[in-house]
Amino acid sequence: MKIRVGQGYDVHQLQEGLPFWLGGIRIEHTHGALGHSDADVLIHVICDALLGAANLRDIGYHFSDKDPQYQGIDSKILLKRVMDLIRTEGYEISNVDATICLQTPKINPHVPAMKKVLAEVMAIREEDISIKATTTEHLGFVGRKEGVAAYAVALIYRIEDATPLSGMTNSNIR
Ligand SMILES: Nc1ccn([C@@H]2O[C@H](COP(=O)(O)O)[C@@H](O)[C@H]2O)c(=O)n1
Ligand SMILES: C[C@@]1(CO)OP(=O)(O)OP(=O)(O)OC[C@H]1O
Repeated sequence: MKIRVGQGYDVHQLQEGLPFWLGGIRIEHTHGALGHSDADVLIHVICDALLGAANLRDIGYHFSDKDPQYQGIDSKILLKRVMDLIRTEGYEISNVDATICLQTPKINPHVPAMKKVLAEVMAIREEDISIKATTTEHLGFVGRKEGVAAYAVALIYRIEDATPLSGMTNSNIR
């Protein structure tokens, strides 16, 4: 079995009056994230963690932020395409673990809804998706409420072909 790990990190600016998309759901808030897409920073880091694990470059490589076809796009569509990419390579997900860095609002009440939506889009079990949140104790751009950041790690696996390793024969495989 081949097991691979990947990580993702992303930041988006927060601006008053924008819709706030996070983890595939819209959160009621005075501010929302700015981006070329819907700026869903949690989905973006999950995409990057998965692409990194499969050594398939990153989200901007596949979906350029200069390409008008991705302007305002729902990041769930991008996540679904990333899942198609890694499954085409023969990988499945073991688990994903993410942390959102946001001063306000509280994310905890929204975690079950995010997990439900993401599990559906990714076609994996909710229990294989973990979402956590932290403030930065009023420090830095997150603490000043100027932006939202997120991190994710993903573990993926592939059942290897039953091809013997080069140089191995029946006599030296015990
Ligand atoms: N936007 C956020 C930030 C934090 N939480 C939850 O609050 C806990 C305490 O946060 P600190 O930054 O003060 O350590 C954190 O562990 C989360 O459970 C949240 O829901 N939303
Ligand atoms: C999601 C994409 C889509 O054009 O754009 P943004 O919403 O700007 O997000 P970012 O993480 O800055 O760049 C990745 C792009 O693929």
